[in-house]
Amino acid sequence: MTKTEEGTVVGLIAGFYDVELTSGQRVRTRARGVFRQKKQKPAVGDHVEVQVDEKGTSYLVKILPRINRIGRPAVANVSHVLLVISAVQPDFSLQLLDRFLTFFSWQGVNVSIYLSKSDLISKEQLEKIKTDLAYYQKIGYPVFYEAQDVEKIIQTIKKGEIWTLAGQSGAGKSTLLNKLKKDANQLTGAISMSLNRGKHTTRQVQLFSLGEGFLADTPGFSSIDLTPIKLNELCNYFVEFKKASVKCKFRGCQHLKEPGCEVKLLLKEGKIKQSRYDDYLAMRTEISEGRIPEYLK
Ligand SMILES: Nc1nc2c(ncn2[C@@H]2O[C@H](COP(=O)(O)OP(=O)(O)OP(=O)(O)O)[C@@H](O)[C@H]2O)c(=O)[nH]1
Ligand SMILES: [Zn+2]
Repeated sequence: MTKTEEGTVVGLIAGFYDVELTSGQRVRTRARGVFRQKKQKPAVGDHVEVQVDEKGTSYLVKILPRINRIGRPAVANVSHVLLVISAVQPDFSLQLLDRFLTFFSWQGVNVSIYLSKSDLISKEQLEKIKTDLAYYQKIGYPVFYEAQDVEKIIQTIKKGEIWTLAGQSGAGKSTLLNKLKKDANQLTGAISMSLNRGKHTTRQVQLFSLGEGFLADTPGFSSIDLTPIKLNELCNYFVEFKKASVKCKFRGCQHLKEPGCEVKLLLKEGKIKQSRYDDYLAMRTEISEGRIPEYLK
């Protein structure tokens, strides 16, 4: 007798898919040929159905609907990004932060911010950055600071959530990943690399259990492309603009020179951060010119 169970793909290896079943058990499955005909390829993070036959062999038989499939290497159903922003080396940059936040807002993914390398700056510099980040906390982005907060990060990962790391090259993603992994209740041992030698090495990604959910063990984003965003939709991805916009006089207000604009009013009152508004304008220009700033590549 065969039985069907649901689970999450946590790793791909030489044609096999490692699946963590809802029971918590992990099985190594083969995909049924039907996927190849349909040109469907399960990705890490996919919610799937697994059938176990009477001999105990597991088959991946169905991919359940995906929320998204993002990053390189690709992870499906990403619900949260842990965005690593460095205090220095590379320099702290609100411009960069805003672009990352806008990108993930567009992708429909929640973001938490992690500040790295604060040990390399002065107390005064750190206070300045903390003041900036307090604004982001206020508009809804959780902010974490270095070592003492690793445990707190883990506690915020809720049941079944799939998290991935993002941030500029050199920001400290791998360093944070190692810290998190040390604290993780790692269930599986490393899968033999000898199985994994292909014609050319493709970047692999695996999910490991962290908190009540999963974290991708390979940082997924170091560069982002905002140019596919529609110009008149950009304002929707600035969360506090979006919230204020219900009070703008005109529907679809772009918060430029329209009369009765709530965003401009809050900006004038200092309740919306000037640098956010400036970045909004700069990004409008970048999108309309189809230009990707050098530091985002
Ligand atoms: N002092 C200090 N150094 C750090 C911290 N985080 C990262 N570093 C150092 O910064 C450098 C870059 O860190 P990585 O973790 O490799 O950065 P990454 O984001 O994974 O970089 P890419 O692989 O290029 O995307 C390394 O030399 C780290 O040791 C930190 O919190 N404090
Ligand atoms: Zn407006």
